[in-house]
Amino acid sequence: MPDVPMFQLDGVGVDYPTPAGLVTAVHDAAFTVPHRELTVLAGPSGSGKSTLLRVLGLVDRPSRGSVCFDGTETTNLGHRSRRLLRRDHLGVVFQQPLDNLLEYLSVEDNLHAAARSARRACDAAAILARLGLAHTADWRLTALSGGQQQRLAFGCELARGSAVILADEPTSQLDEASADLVLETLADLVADEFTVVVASHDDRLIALGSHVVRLREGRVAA
Ligand SMILES: Nc1ncnc2c1ncn2[C@@H]1O[C@H](COP(=O)(O)OP(=O)(O)OP(=O)(O)O)[C@@H](O)[C@H]1O
Repeated sequence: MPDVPMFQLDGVGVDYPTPAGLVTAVHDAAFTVPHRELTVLAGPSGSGKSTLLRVLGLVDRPSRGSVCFDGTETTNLGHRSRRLLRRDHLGVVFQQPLDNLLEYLSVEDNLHAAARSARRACDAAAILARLGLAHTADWRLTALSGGQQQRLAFGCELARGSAVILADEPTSQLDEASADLVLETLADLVADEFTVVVASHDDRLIALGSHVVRLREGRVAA
């Protein structure tokens, strides 16, 4: 099905209950995410990027609208079906590198643990070589720079076999040199035919995106 996008959203709205009543974080969002490209959800703080990323990751259901994943409408699927889609196809990388990793395990064992969580085996040496981390296999995570930790977080998604990798502000906690490592990794993943969706207000990351969805106050800009 070459014409079916990885994600197609139509009329998506997200409300959050608050003590002051419902707050609408996303209004009537409609956009597609193509296969094998870097899509950036770009916008200032509070524009709804993280909210949409959780909807795309099938973590949260929208309050209304439709979210198709690779041709399958997901909003009416049961909890178990959504969990299986998440486990088998979707990986999420959070902004704090260590939130993605298990600090008590070595670098290599983090990859094995990630693979096991998706009921797979992985070639840890090959993944580390590809991330430029071959020499760190038996290191503790605290010996890695922030950029190396974040690279490893993407490596864990490779180990899990995630075809789609969703990342929330993956460079925002990093200095420039570490952020550079992450930008290189994102470009590599797309060159290798992964579909990557990133929420960011980092101009360099936005420039790297081949598809940019601009958000402002919960709305997709024209
Ligand atoms: N759990 C929640 N309960 C109530 N309101 C929320 C909740 N999560 C987000 N919001 C509100 O929804 C809007 C969008 O938030 P969201 O975190 O998606 O934006 P963002 O663009 O990712 O911002 P940031 O870059 O600061 O993380 C904001 O007004 C926020 O205050």
